[in-house]
Amino acid sequence: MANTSKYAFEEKVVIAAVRRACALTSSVFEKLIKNETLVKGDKSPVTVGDFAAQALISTILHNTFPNDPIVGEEDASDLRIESGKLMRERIVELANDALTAPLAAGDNVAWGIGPGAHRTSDEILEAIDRGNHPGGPNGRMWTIDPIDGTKGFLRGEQYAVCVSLIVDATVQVGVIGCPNLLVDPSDPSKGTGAIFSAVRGAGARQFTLEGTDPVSLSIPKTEVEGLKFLESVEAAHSSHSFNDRVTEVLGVQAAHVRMDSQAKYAALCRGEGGAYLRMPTVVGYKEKIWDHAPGEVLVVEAGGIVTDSRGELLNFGVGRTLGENFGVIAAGRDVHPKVIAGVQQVQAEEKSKI
Ligand SMILES: Nc1ncnc2c1ncn2[C@@H]1O[C@H](COP(=O)(O)OS(=O)(=O)O)[C@@H](OP(=O)(O)O)[C@H]1O
Ligand SMILES: [Mg+2]
Ligand SMILES: [Mg+2]
Ligand SMILES: [Mg+2]
Repeated sequence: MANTSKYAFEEKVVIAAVRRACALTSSVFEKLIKNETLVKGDKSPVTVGDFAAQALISTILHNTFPNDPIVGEEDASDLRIESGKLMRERIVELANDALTAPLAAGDNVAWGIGPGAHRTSDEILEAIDRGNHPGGPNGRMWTIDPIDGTKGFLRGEQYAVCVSLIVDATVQVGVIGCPNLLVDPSDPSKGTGAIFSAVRGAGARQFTLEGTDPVSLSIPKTEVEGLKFLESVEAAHSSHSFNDRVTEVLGVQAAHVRMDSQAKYAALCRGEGGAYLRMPTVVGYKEKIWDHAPGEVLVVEAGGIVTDSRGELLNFGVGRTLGENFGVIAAGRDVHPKVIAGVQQVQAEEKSKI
């Protein structure tokens, strides 16, 4: 099924960028050594893979859509100082290897890729820092999360390369590359690695890691008792105890599925869990737009709904974050209202304890 939507070209370019980035991050994982990871100001890890993949994706987007701003997770300030020299050199090498890799079918040299598309160190740092746009309600902008679930990546578990196009605060295109996710959850012999993509109004699809053989995605119908909750691996990122109480309230039988990154949104679209619950653990943490924009359009196009715990749509137009954190709840259309009711009941219980 070809995508003939208004954003079909954007989707094609992003799938090509995510395909290259997945190859880059997989190769980094094989060879990652201790001094190739930094701890950021917020205590979270970032690796040479995160920086190089952001440089790669930003370069491709900027070559192809030079007027579009980019909201990217990483910035290059730690790489510009003397102590960042070794990491910087490695990142420049990794990004150039990925940029200059041979063209795949459908790729175009005009996107800034292919043999000869080599960049200088300054150009690579500039590409990373192009992700510093503040976001906002108007016009086109891209989001890049070069490795979502960096902790999962370092554990050898799930992570995702995530890119979206937001136009006037609505996510129009979302692409999520998941190198470690099973191709087919019912048949592990098919191996791992898939790219998930959605264009608003044009459906959600799963591709191979090469960006070929699309298969339509639609969230299977479930009764609320038959749900399986998807949640973060990291207890600091979403409240596991809150989710436990929601399962009791709703009479859900199955154990939760813990999975890192926006792979959870992809898994939801294939029926590997009936709902994704992400309630805050700390007051003040604001969810980042790059952590949810691709997943939001993917779930909606697969027949689901993504809201906060009040049942309101996520607002991608307030800046680099989603603003005040009321949690994120994603589920199939039929069960979403029941999940929200369960969440609100548990919120009321928690309030009455204070
Ligand atoms: N306190 C807190 N609350 C909520 N979310 C947070 C918090 N701290 C970090 N983050 C963001 O979580 C992103 C990782 O997503 P997940 O929680 O789904 O995966 S994981 O369990 O952490 O691996 C992770 O994305 P990456 O930094 O791209 O890995 C962070 O943006
Ligand atoms: Mg992230
Ligand atoms: Mg990240
Ligand atoms: Mg991070």
